Amino acid sequence: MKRTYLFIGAGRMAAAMVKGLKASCDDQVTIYAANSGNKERLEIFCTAYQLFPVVENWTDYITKVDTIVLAMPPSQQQDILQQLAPFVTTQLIISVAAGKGLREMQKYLPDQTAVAWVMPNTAAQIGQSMSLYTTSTISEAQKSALHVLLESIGEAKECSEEQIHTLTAITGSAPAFVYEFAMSLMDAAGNAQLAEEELQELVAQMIYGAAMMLKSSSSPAELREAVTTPGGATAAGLDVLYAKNFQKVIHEAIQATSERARILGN
Ligand SMILES: NC(=O)C1=CN([C@@H]2O[C@H](COP(=O)(O)OP(=O)(O)OC[C@H]3O[C@@H](n4cnc5c(N)ncnc54)[C@H](O)[C@@H]3O)[C@@H](O)[C@H]2O)C=CC1
Ligand SMILES: O=C(O)[C@@H]1CCC=N1
Repeated sequence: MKRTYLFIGAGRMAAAMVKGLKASCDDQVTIYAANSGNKERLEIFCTAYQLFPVVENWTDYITKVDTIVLAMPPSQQQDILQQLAPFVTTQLIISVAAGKGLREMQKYLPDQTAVAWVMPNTAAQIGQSMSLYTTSTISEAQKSALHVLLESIGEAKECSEEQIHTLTAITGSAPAFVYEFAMSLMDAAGNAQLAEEELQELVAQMIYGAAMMLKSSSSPAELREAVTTPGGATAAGLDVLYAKNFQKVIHEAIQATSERARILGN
């Protein structure tokens, strides 16, 4: 079935989603894109993915599409929704903005507007996002459009709005913590006399292998125990993490992330 999209915001998340859609069903999608305030960015984006740029009056395109994806900063969403509201009829409005749940969207849209809130992560760029989503009452055709988008960027789990607020830090932001961890490991391996790229490859494969093990049925505690030979090397390293209260540091980082995400939503 042919689908038409209007993306508002042509940044990193929009690029990841467009790439996924194009890769999974290029001949079945028509995509318009608007990125007010940064025409150069819009041009690069539309050229890269062969989209139709909307340089002026993006509201003229609302009735030409069946799905609208809001992929601009959360701070811009209220203004965009207020501009959208007078023209919305049967379109599905999807937002990926951190902190901006369904209720926040519905405040500015006509009653019964079909809305979805999706929290992807940057692995969407390679079809490996862990996305969370929730919707208002939407039609079967709209569900199908949403799932085409979600599946084109990775795995997806339906959650309540409240769960997405809580989990934004875990699935949306924590990839940054993993990259920070990778940087720390690469930095700590400074004496190994390997080129930066070789080190990165080695660390990436280690994280990939660990993630694949974690995706199997074993619990993280079991997997950790399997690495930790009694009285061996790993135990010495874990002891340092425990002494420095690694879990507490991660909890605090997640809490700070969650609090900021909620503020973005207000
Ligand atoms: N980067 C990430 O890991 C994730 C981001 N998100 C959400 O995705 C959204 C976009 O984030 P990114 O792509 O990372 O940011 P970005 O900065 O790469 O892209 C935002 C784009 O929106 C454009 N823009 C700004 N104001 C606009 C307006 N009024 N109308 C139209 N376009 C406008 C900017 O020019 C820019 O191209 C945010 O709401 C963020 O909360 C959600 C999950 C993960
Ligand atoms: O940093 C942010 O606000 C967004 C939300 C999740 C990942 N990036």
